[in-house]
Amino acid sequence: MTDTEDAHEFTTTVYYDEDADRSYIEDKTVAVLGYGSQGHAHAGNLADSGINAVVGLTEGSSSWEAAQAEGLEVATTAEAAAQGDIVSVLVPDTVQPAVYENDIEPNLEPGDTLQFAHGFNIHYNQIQPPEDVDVTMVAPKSPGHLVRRNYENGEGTPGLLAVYQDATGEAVDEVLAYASAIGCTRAGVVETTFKEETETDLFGEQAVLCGGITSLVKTGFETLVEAGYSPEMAYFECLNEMKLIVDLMYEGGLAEMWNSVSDTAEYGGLSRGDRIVGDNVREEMDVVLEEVQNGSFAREWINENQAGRPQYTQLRQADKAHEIEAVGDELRGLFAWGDDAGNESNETAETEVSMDD
Ligand SMILES: NC(=O)C1=CN([C@@H]2O[C@H](COP(=O)(O)OP(=O)(O)OC[C@H]3O[C@@H](n4cnc5c(N)ncnc54)[C@H](OP(=O)(O)O)[C@@H]3O)[C@@H](O)[C@H]2O)C=CC1
Ligand SMILES: CC[C@](O)(C(C)=O)C(=O)O
Ligand SMILES: [Mg+2]
Ligand SMILES: [Mg+2]
Repeated sequence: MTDTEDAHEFTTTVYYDEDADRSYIEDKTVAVLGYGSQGHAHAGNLADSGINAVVGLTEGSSSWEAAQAEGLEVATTAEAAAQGDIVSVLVPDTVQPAVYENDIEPNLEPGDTLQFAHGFNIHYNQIQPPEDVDVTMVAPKSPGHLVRRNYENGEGTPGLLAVYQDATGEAVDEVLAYASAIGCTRAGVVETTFKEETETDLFGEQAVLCGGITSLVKTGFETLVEAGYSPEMAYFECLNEMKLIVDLMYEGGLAEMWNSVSDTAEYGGLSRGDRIVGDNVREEMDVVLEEVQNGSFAREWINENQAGRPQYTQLRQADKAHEIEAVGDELRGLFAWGDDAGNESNETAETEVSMDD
């Protein structure tokens, strides 16, 4: 365990493999409810770590066979919850309250653990567990498919860890063992609270990671196309190269990216970036954060689901219909890039593909 300090004297606790004692969950059964992005990763990693895991799904679920094909035991959500000493709630946030009410709560026993990967339903009081169970969270800071891929490659995925309720006195040890079994302590797990994880995760995905970045990409693409440049050029410049730039930031922070691009790009970026993401964006970020903090985003999302997702459906359709998607589909089919984008395989494609309008 290390306490790291940054220049602002912020301290946080980071746990690694050596801090975790798997014996806290070795004799237990973990019910992994859901076999989607996080569910398949947690179930696969737990099983490969030698932990007894059972996947919980609805009868007739299309994922049932997929989980069995990975050698996993599968049961209905209620049966799995009944078997589980630890119930890992990895169905979508919007269905968790109903799954909790119908399938988990009737099968919870004193001393059991409710385990989450995101704090939404606990923090916004959509699930109110009894006092005699532990309530914990391991939130990988990554899409689930990378949690699985990293584990299989012998690598870890950084995550957050929190204890909301410690009825047994062993919640911290148990959640650390869980984090270790899914591979997160290989990379490092940061201690936090349900409130902090929920609010920062929602803000991050809305303002930067999912919302901010897609709007930036689309706006850049539209600006170039409306100015008469080819959509293919706009796609490469505003979307495809994004990955390569972000990879450099991921590896070595902003400095490594600035170091790798040309001086011309560095000067242009440093002198123009804050004009693009200026005061108006900062003000709107404050509003978005406030909506997360005061619960109005959560209320809106809950209402949206209760109403059958009308706005969500419309927003999804509009995004899918954006020109950048059609251009990207076509280009990704023509070019042979992959994880090693930028390698010599692109040179072959260049000779065969016309980039005309
Ligand atoms: N996506 C991610 O990478 C991340 C997610 N999280 C959190 O992890 C949790 C799970 O999210 P995510 O992995 O995206 O979820 P998914 O949307 O990928 O989950 C889908 C799975 O849930 C099952 N499911 C849906 N409804 C029900 C139901 N009523 N009863 C039983 N099973 C059901 C689906 O069944 P079927 O197979 O039959 O369709 C499917 O197996 C959330 O709390 C989320 O915030 C945290 C970090 C990152
Ligand atoms: C960034 C989106 C995320 O928060 C995640 C993969 O961490 C999610 O909710 O899927
Ligand atoms: Mg997240
Ligand atoms: Mg999230």
